[in-house]
Amino acid sequence: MEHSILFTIQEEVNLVAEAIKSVLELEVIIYDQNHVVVAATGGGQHAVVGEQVRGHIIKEVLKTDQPIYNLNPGFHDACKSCVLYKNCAEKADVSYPLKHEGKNVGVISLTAFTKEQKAEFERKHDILSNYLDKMADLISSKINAESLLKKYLSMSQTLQVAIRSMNEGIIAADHNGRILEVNRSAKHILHIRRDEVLQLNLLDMMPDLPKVLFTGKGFTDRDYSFIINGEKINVFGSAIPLEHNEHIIGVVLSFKDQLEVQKFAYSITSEVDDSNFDIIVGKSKALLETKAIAKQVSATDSTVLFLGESGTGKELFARAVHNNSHRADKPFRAINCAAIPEALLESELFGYSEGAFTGARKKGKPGKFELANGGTIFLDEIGDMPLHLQVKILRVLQERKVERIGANESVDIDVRVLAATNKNLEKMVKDGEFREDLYYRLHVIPVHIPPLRERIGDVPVLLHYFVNHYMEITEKEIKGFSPDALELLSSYHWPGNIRELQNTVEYAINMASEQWVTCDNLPARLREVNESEEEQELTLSEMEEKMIKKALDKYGDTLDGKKKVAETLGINIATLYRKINKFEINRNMQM
Ligand SMILES: Nc1ncnc2c1ncn2[C@@H]1O[C@H](COP(=O)(O)OP(=O)(O)OP(=O)(O)O)[C@@H](O)[C@H]1O
Repeated sequence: MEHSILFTIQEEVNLVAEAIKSVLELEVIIYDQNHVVVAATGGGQHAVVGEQVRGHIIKEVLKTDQPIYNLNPGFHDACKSCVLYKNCAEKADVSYPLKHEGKNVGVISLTAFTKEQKAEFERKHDILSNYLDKMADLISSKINAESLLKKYLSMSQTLQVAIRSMNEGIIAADHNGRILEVNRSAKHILHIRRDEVLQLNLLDMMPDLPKVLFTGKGFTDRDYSFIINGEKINVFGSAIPLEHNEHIIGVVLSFKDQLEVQKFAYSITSEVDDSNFDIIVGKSKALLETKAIAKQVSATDSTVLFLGESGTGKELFARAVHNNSHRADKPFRAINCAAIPEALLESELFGYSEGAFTGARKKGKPGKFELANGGTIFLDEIGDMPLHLQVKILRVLQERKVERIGANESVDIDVRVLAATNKNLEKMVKDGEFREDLYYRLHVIPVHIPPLRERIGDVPVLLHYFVNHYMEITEKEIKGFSPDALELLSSYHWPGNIRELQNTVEYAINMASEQWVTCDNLPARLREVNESEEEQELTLSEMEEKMIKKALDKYGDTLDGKKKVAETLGINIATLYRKINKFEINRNMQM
């Protein structure tokens, strides 16, 4: 049987029945659409609540949607099928349809059981219709209110579940700052306990709130802060004022932890960076020593200055240091101070606040220092930093605070600084082009990265590494370099260092049509250098001999010279002696 809506407001239906009885002095029974008694006056004498009745007249009313005034009960057409046809105990009755949203939901029935009541019934006949109409409306509006309340409760329940399960912090407060609702995430972000919430007032916690409540102007997607128990907590989100009848009655705040937002932005805007010390290729003593120092300093939070020519791998080292440090899962932000126009460099580094410049993004923007918060910033080409910004950088390094352009308060930051330059900073300091105080701040741990020409022994290892790398990318099957190509690559002086070598291999692999890369596949500039030299076919071992001779010419065949040769060629001193013996190099050896 369909659930009867009248039973959901049974209490109100009872009151209506009693009200009708007290005015009309007639017994009242109210049925639902299944002819079940919902309310009955007369203490159950004429009808029992919850029981279904035969109700021939009731059925007729529900079917025709018209009231029936019956002064001769038992003789109505509808009574013909009733067992009490022409023998009904009732003296008179009226049955009136109850409607809700256009549908019949029940019937109000008034019955006279005595002659007196019937007389009363006849006397008040005129007002009955009007009165019952009003009572039917009253019941209908109760049903409306009930279903509205139900809808509202279920909506509010859904909303509460949604708000509670949101990752964003949500706080709702009235216009006095009294907190009405706080979700779990808000408590977590603001480090407040459930029992603390009631003692807090949002006006004391959020410096920007009075303005929002006073002006009625909220904001969306911007940085703001809370101050709770003396602790400042920076968040990112919105404040939406609540209005009623043109009055501000409260506010809803939604927010996320600022660091989390930055971390998320970093994770979706940065490529996966797995640079570590293992991918820094090379076996020369010089490189191995540099790697050892860099690994050692990874563990600390000290500032490191990488010194070396362009393309030697300074950024690669910086990334490896970061990824090998306790900050590895935090952002690494690199900024090339030489590549960014001077006018933009300041805002790139320090960011700007809302409305700092006309035409600037309205909401303001964090700079690299803020974006690197918790992690590492890499200031590449620091030697190209203009003097006026050097002062600002120095302040950040000293105070560990960043002030956005146009802001009047600074933000605490926890950033490890790594810097690099290919310039002679010491000379720049002497020439007044670089601030001495900044130089000493950066120069805490200097790490020299040797140029490739001083570790020529790394060339074959790097070639092998990059051949594999580009073979994978181009899906070509390359076995290696022909001896003459290898000789050419090993004798080249590599002014562009590893970057140049990397580009050379990429070019060569693309050009190669055979399994071996030949001289013809190498960039013209390398061949041109070699063309000045005598054309000759060399075997691998001849090439080795030639490289050793060349290095001995350069460093001399003293013990120190040989040590240097071995280091440059990436072999140990014993191997060098073995090879010298093998090639019977006729030299005046000093042991
Ligand atoms: N030892 C190495 N092993 C493998 N790849 C290397 C090595 N050193 C450098 N590279 C690669 O060479 C290229 C240049 O390196 P990187 O950008 O780190 O040099 P840099 O010294 O920072 O250059 P610049 O001063 O011009 O910014 C990068 O692609 C890097 O991955």
